[in-house]
Amino acid sequence: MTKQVTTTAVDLGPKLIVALDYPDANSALTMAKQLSPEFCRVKVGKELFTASGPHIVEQLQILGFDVFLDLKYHDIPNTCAGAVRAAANLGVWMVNVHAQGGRRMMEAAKNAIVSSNTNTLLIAVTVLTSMQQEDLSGLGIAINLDQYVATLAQLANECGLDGVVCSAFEASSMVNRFGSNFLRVTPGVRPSNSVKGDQRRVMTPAEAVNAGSSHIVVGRPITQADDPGEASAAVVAELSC
Ligand SMILES: O=C(O)c1cc(=O)[nH]c(=O)n1[C@@H]1O[C@H](COP(=O)(O)O)[C@@H](O)[C@H]1O
Repeated sequence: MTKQVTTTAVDLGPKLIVALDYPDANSALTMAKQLSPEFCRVKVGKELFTASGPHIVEQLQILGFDVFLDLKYHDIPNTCAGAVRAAANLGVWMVNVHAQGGRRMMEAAKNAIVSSNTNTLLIAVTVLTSMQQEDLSGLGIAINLDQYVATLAQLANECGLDGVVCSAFEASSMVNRFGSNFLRVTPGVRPSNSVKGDQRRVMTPAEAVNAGSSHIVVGRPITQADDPGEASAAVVAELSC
């Protein structure tokens, strides 16, 4: 299946996705209550989901949030499709798989979304933003990181996925190749005064959006701020400049 490149932009809603990386539901909900669904979405990842189970998704939805379920499925096609179907049945806004699971896995995941009759968006992680060229070399992957991201994104696009997770450094080439409706969800975003931590390919929120990100994922710079509400408002203000 080869997807058309589209250039007419649709309204993508709030661009900011706050990563709720917490060890329990109460901490995540306390944080979410300091945020506004009008200005951001929230992301439930492996730590929170493993600790709290699917109920946390429902609790965040009751607060009015669109939920990105970030479990980065990477398995044989049948298992991955079943997991994606279960995620879609939770009514999540977005779910992801690892593009490195390959064509048959992504096609099976896409078919699971289609047969679920939901609007859940399915995207594929290309190369983690915590990785750089030397990490690929350590895995025996000898090609240039940008090229590897492009190869994985091409595969995701051909399998009918709605977009990719990539770093903001690759976002503009995604728009050029696949059009603006193919989403570019970029973690590794750091306001200018915050620490990089384990991230490697980073940009500020404004730089990321100017570079072509459709959505940015921000976790610790907001969740570990003295005033998370203020920190998220500052990111949103930077995005609308
Ligand atoms: O799929 C993701 O969300 C993801 C992909 C990626 O390449 N890099 C990445 O950091 N993430 C997630 O984005 C969030 C970034 O959090 P902070 O580094 O605290 O801003 C974490 O929840 C990561 O799991």
